[in-house]
Amino acid sequence: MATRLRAAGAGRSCTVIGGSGFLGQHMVEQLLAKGYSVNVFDIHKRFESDQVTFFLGDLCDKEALLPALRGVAVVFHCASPAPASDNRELFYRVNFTGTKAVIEACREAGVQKLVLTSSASVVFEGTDIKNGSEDLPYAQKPIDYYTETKILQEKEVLSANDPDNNFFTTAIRPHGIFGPRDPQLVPILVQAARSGKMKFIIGDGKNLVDFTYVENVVHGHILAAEKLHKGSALCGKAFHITNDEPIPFWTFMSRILTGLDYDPPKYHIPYWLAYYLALLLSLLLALLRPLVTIKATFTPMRVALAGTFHYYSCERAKRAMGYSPVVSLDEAIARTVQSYPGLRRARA
Ligand SMILES: NC(=O)C1=CN([C@@H]2O[C@H](COP(=O)(O)OP(=O)(O)OC[C@H]3O[C@@H](n4cnc5c(N)ncnc54)[C@H](O)[C@@H]3O)[C@@H](O)[C@H]2O)C=CC1
Ligand SMILES: CC(C)CCC[C@@H](C)[C@H]1CC[C@H]2C3=C(CC[C@]12C)[C@@]1(C)CCC(=O)C[C@@H]1CC3
Repeated sequence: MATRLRAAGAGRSCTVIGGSGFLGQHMVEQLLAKGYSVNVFDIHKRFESDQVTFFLGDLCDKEALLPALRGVAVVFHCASPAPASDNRELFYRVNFTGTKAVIEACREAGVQKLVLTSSASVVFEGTDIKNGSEDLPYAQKPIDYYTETKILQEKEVLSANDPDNNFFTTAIRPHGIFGPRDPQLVPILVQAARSGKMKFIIGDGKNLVDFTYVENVVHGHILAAEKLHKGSALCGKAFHITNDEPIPFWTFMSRILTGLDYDPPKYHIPYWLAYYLALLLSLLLALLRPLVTIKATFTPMRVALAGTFHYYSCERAKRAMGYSPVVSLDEAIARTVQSYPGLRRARA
């Protein structure tokens, strides 16, 4: 591994924690394409590559992390339990306690730059956000444990910024990441359509939302790593990274569905009715959990995301790192639909 690190040049050596995931794999591919030497640290190994040094382990275990971080200049931390897992203990262990282990391991291994994948949802409380800036306060009442622990995670990383000891941190807040190999947006949408649950538009269908193509998210992360240094505007700060093209939530869903030959939703259900039905269902499923585990399609968080405005300004990223999306929304939707032949509706 040391040879590879030297070959890439010390400044272009990195470790992607969570590199087996949806965003992580795209991150690894683009970093390799840019000449970085890349380690991957993940609790699962989901791909083979002779260009990557893979370290299998739990990020909550600092001793397991250290070998994967020694000698690298940048750590990208994009690991998290899946939002749908709804497991409070797991979220706290990985996103809060685990992130503290990542920070300690980075400090001990002499890593200079830590780029966290946070989430624009850290300021979302289920009410409209229109062109929200990074100055919005953290959600006081996060809708779910995922969001609650992403807030704690971001606070830990940004407060760990320590320029006097050459340790620089920043957080990237993407929103609604989609693209090839996404495990939780397109597959869940198609599953809902296949089970006949996509007949209703929640609300009036005019709520604008940011959906961000995965390659734009990676681009933002790499820009941040390259611009993060002593005295830069990125130190200890968070940055929204979006496609900069907010779109009505249900227009986006309909374009993905029709692109895969499914009928788009056409009837309307009032947002408040959908939300309280989802809340009632979530309480019922919580009561039944000791007996049976049932995953709801329409969780309160998903209904809130489907029925409210939530789009964000990425002006700060444009100014501080020269960010602009590299793939347009139209092109991104076309590539995404093209990448899921197995999810296309079977013709009768
Ligand atoms: N998917 C989306 O729409 C958005 C995602 N994000 C953030 O982006 C990041 C990546 O998300 P995705 O790629 O969608 O998730 P993913 O579930 O596809 O990937 C997460 C990776 O983290 C790994 N991981 C989980 N727990 C671990 C542990 N204890 N030790 C080591 N590795 C562990 C998993 O094995 C997986 O490979 C996450 O931090 C998520 O919070 C932020 C905004 C939107
Ligand atoms: C069943 C329908 C009402 C919705 C189907 C699509 C949803 C599964 C997705 C639409 C918006 C997505 C989203 C996320 C997960 C998948 C959706 C709810 C996140 C919660 C993933 C993690 C984040 O950090 C924020 C994302 C916001 C948008």
